[in-house]
Amino acid sequence: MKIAIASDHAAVGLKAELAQFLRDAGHDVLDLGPENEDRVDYPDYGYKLAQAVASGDATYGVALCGSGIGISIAVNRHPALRCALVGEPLSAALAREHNNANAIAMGARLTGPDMAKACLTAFLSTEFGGGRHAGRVEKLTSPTF
Ligand SMILES: O=C(CO)[C@H](O)[C@H](O)[C@H](O)COP(=O)(O)O
Repeated sequence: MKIAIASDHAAVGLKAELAQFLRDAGHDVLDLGPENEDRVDYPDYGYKLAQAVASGDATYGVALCGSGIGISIAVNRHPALRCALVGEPLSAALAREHNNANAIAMGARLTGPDMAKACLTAFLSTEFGGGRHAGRVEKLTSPTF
């Protein structure tokens, strides 16, 4: 599977570790940066990640920042993206099963590498449940305010 990954400066180390974890599991990783810990703005990388998934360049996106909050908000600005901010595997699995999430966000200052890997594994190994969830997810693609 092709998986895009992006972060801000606060999560460059976790990004590298998760990218290697994904490669070791046989995935094709599209690393959208940044390459070092120089301070950057999470929206720039969140938007790149969203575009990669929305365009079909990647099946799923992994978005990382200090808390995961800022970059998840940025990714979710794209109407085609459903990015779930998680800190434990059950939420990661439910994001796929109920919400058909196509991106996962985590916070490197809050979630350690082993927990982040467990979340990623749960996310990637869970299928969308469809059924009663399908109409709800459809409503997310065409909001009525
Ligand atoms: O967006 C965030 C908070 O919601 C992330 O945690 C960022 O990584 C954080 O704001 C970056 O903070 P810094 O003090 O500039 O490193």
